[in-house]
Amino acid sequence: MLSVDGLTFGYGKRQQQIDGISLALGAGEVLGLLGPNGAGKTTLVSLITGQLPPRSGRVTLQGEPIRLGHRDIALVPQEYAFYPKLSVLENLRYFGGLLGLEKSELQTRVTGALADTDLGGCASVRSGALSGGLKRRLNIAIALLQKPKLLLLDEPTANVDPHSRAFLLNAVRQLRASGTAIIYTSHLLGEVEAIADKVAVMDRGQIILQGPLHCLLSEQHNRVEMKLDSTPDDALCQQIALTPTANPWYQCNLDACGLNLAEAIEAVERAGVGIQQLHYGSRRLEEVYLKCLAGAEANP
Ligand SMILES: Nc1ncnc2c1ncn2[C@@H]1O[C@H](COP(=O)(O)OP(=O)(O)OP(=O)(O)O)[C@@H](O)[C@H]1O
Repeated sequence: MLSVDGLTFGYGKRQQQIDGISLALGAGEVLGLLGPNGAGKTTLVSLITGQLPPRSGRVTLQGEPIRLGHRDIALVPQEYAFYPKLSVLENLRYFGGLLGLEKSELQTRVTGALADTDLGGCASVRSGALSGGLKRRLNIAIALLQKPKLLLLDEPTANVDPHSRAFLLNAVRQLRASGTAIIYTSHLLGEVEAIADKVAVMDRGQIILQGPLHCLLSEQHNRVEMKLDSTPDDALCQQIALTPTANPWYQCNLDACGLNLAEAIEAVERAGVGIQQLHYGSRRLEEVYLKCLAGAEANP
């Protein structure tokens, strides 16, 4: 559906903020776009939506080159993109009107966007008076009026309370289920882990890691997380290099103790400690992210 090939871009003649980026996204897939401040995420998003022209490379949607104002691409920007003095409904009618829809279709889409973002209860409220979470929802509602095939969300949950965040994540899941391709930039790795099918990590204008989320998380590694039913004694902690993480969870470092998984489990059981739960061979996205950025820093 979306294909980005060899994209480069610089804000100034001698600058290169985007340096040879390629990625692909299918219908109903969510790409989590990660990277530290200034990595180039927003710039890449602006290139994909056609707001910025690439220096080289190309972006196509369903085989067609993208252009600014493409009907099938909608952007939910970081900043609030509506008129604060207008009510929620007036904003939706205004932005829907820009799409040049027939009156009945416009009404259907406004009603649908209100329902999808659960903003029906505040349709007549002045947009500037909404809470931060509801403003974010209005930003999304405006993008949904387009019924886009590709939706780009640039840090949609920044400064949003947990309840509104859960709502927004659920809305993203529903859009994905309806076949919308989604690019989701965020600094909240747990959030990306919860919704993304694919992840791309950017650093200094390049993608330094990308792949399906489950592949990135399931790379074999040497840590075993154990939930124990009693406190292990010092001897056991030493024997299997066990350190407490969050009570009653402990982490065993197989490299440090020189044991394999079966031997470590046996040692715990022999010490009379029960294992209630065990995680092995899966890494949290945060760990994957920090490791790949540390690697990029070491080899600039
Ligand atoms: N309008 C601009 N003119 C010149 N340089 C810019 C402009 N916008 C961004 N930059 C620079 O381009 C680089 C990438 O910025 P960008 O905003 O795309 O990063 P980001 O990954 O989205 O960061 P953040 O996570 O803070 O939003 C940074 O070095 C930034 O200073």
